[in-house]
Amino acid sequence: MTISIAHLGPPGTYAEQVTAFYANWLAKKTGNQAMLCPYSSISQSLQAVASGETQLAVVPVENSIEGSVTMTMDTLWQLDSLRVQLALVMPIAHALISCASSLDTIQTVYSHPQALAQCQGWLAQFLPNVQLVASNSTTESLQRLDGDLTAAAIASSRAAELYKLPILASNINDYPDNCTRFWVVSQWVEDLVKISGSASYTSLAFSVPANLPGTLLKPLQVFAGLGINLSRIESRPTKRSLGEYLFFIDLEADVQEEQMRCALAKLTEHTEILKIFGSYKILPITIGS
Ligand SMILES: O=C(O)C(=O)Cc1ccccc1
Repeated sequence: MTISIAHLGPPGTYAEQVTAFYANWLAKKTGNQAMLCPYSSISQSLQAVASGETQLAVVPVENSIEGSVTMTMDTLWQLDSLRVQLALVMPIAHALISCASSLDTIQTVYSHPQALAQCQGWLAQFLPNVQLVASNSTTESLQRLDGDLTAAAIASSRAAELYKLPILASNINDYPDNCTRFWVVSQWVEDLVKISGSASYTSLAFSVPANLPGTLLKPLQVFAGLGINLSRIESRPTKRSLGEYLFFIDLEADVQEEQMRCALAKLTEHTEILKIFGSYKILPITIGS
């Protein structure tokens, strides 16, 4: 069987690198081959799975420096039918790629907003007067270079190699321990890859019934009372009215565990809409593997 996997493209993005690692891991574990399908945004990658165009999508969720990838959270909330199968954590090292021979001629730097944000200190120090332009992905920004000596892009050294473009500066991220967590997402009906043993994390999101004292405390007390540890909590605007939020939570427990089943049952009493994104394990990625 060939499994189709959507990811942020064009080829050479960090998302594609993680997808290629996952495809390799999948082939070894299940014997199934994968077909990588690039999409021009994270939202389109998730919509591809939701509509059945692809069986899986690999999307960035959270960065150790910049925090959550809001496009992923917002789209997951909007698309009801998606389930997280696995998390992959990859170290990220950015390079400044340009046809220019020195930093002096550069006037514009293009990249994905996460990459621009992860290099903001370096950019302020070495290119303080340039214009920063957001693109859909790191490799989409490479299309802007094309012999232009005033343009540079931030992407991986792997992407520079792939498109045969020169690297002007390496390891330009502000913190060396720059890691991004990606999720492998499927439809709820799919159980493409069974991983034995219990999952380490459960992710969910909820809206709350009213903006009153203790409205967030009550759902959180459910987890505290049952001894379930939170590993992440994030809020996002509901987009209904100013000051109304959705809460995204990662928990260190499997949905199959008795405590978690009990917690989820109680949680419905204190939430308005509750969406469970699933239970999953984490696979660390070492570059070069
Ligand atoms: O644009 C890419 O290459 C992506 O995969 C998104 C991204 C950008 C920066 C860090 C991690 C993921």
